Amino acid sequence: MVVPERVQISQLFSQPLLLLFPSSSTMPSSSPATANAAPDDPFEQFLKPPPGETAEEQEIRLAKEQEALRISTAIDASIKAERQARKKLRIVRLLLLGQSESGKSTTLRQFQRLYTPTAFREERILWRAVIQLNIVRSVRIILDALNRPSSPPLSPSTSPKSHSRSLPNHRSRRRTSQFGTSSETSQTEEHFSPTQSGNDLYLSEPEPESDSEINSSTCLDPPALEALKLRLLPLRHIEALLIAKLVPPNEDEATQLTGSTPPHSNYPPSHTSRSSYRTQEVFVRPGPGWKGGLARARVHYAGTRDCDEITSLNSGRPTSAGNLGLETSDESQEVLNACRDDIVRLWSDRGVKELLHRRKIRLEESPGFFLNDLERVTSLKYIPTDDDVLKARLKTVGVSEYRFRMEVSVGKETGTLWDIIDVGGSKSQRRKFQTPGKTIIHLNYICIMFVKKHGCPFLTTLMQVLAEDRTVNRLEDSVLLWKSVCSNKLLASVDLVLFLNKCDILDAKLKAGVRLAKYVRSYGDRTNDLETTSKYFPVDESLWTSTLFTIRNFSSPLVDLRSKFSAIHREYSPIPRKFYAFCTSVTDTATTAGIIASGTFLPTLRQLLQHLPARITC
Ligand SMILES: Nc1nc2c(ncn2[C@@H]2O[C@H](COP(=O)(O)OP(=O)(O)OP(=O)(O)O)[C@@H](O)[C@H]2O)c(=O)[nH]1
Ligand SMILES: [Mg+2]
Repeated sequence: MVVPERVQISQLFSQPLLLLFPSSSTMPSSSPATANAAPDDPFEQFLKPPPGETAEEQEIRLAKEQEALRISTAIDASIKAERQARKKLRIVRLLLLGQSESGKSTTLRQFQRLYTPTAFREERILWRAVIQLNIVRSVRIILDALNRPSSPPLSPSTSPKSHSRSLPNHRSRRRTSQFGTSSETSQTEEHFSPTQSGNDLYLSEPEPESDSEINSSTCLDPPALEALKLRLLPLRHIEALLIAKLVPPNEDEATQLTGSTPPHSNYPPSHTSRSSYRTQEVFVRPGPGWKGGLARARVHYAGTRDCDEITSLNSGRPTSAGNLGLETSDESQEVLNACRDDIVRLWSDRGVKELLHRRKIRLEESPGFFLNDLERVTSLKYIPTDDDVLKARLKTVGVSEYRFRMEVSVGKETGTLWDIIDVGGSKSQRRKFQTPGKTIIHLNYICIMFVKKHGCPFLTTLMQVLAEDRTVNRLEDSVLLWKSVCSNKLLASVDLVLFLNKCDILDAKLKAGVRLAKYVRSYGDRTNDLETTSKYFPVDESLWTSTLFTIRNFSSPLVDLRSKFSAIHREYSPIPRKFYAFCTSVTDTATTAGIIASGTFLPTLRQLLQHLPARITC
């Protein structure tokens, strides 16, 4: 172990003799130091042999003194070794900034998976509750869509049969709230908008290609659907239970919905308005509150920068934490397991799929989507896989600081201490980070900036607005954030790494046959693959200044997005510094690990790691 265990040192100090000989320069009474001491020196008086000491007592005393000296010398050597180890210790500091849902926390989890695999494995079970909540939320979104009092007119392609079947309540003013409880509403017809909540629903321009996804043969008639909704009622209880489990008792903010929910309500209200529907994401503060004691052993929050904590990061970890929860009964898992067939029936129902499609709800592309894995994730013995943990959605609130030391198995960077700050990406959260006095910017941090590049479908991301401020376009918001990071004087000496994340979503779209040229006329007959489209990201200059823009903008000349960000970086950086940009898909464990192995993933960080000067931080 590079750094000596603190606990051992404190044990040594607890030896009473150490009080007599606190350092190697303090010699026993017979030493020259004490011999030269003034006669009234209290220390000298203290060290004097007791009057009338027998030869046997003297022998014991001298033996004790020798032992104390030995311990003292060992402590000195240990402290020296610790100092040297600290000097050799490489610390990589990252600050993760970017929009909400851009993948910052997922990247953090990837770092943990790759660099501290044992700890990551041990914590997987703790993510089960988050995944359960993600599932419940997906079901709730479907039910809310079904329960909307009215719906847009059906497309001609939709059969009359499916119309009458899939919209059992929609002509009535009576609505059924989430998980099936009925209530009156006077709500008028509303069309869904591009973003629905803290989690986007990835709504889109209608895509004919999506019709192929509606291939279910099952068809629930209205009474069957109503009965099914009733059977799903226990999920309501489970949602409340999960929130109670994940959120610390004194945590108001965590359950507070930006809609009309009272702070202490553990369950969101019925979605009777567009705004409440839009803001229904329940979020919890990642950390001890939900990870409990296990996380407390290694998760460190802003403000807790004690060296002792750093050195004890990997100590005291339960050895079988990965099995935690399996021995105890898990009510949520049991309920989900019991509801599994009904959820599958609901999700695979043709009428439901048509309704979601008409309402442009792309649930399967929204974060924390597990409805296609129900058989596995609702089984009673389910333990989340690495991929599941990366896919799970847990919104970050506030500023969290994570420190972990690379495990031996990782390779040559073993022992490197990672210090990663993850900042909640919604605008309100970012403000906290920027508030004077609360700012936590440590020089030499590498700053990673994310842009949710290609949400789904491709063009809609450009047209997406922020959930919290619908006048702000997502890409434009990213640009503004990028400008503020580049021009930040405190970060002037920090190299910037830009991740254009979620490229896999665009890739999947292209592979599924979505032709970019259909949306971007100027794309012409260029190759319809990820590489080519990534280079030709359609951005009109007006995008950088306007708040809202329309599809017309996309027919303008194509601009390489990376070049644009690079240009901003050059223009706004107070002093010249390095800039790196990568297209990433941080949820992809296989390719990410492969890329790391090949040295192309985060080459900047690896380089920096190799050339990082020795540094003592505390
Ligand atoms: N398909 C795909 N999904 C991703 C990728 N990166 C992240 N996600 C998913 O996107 C969702 C949001 O990711 P987070 O890491 O929670 O986003 P964040 O930036 O931390 O968001 P805030 O905490 O709100 O600031 C999660 O469900 C992830 O699994 C990616 O590269 N591809
Ligand atoms: Mg986050």
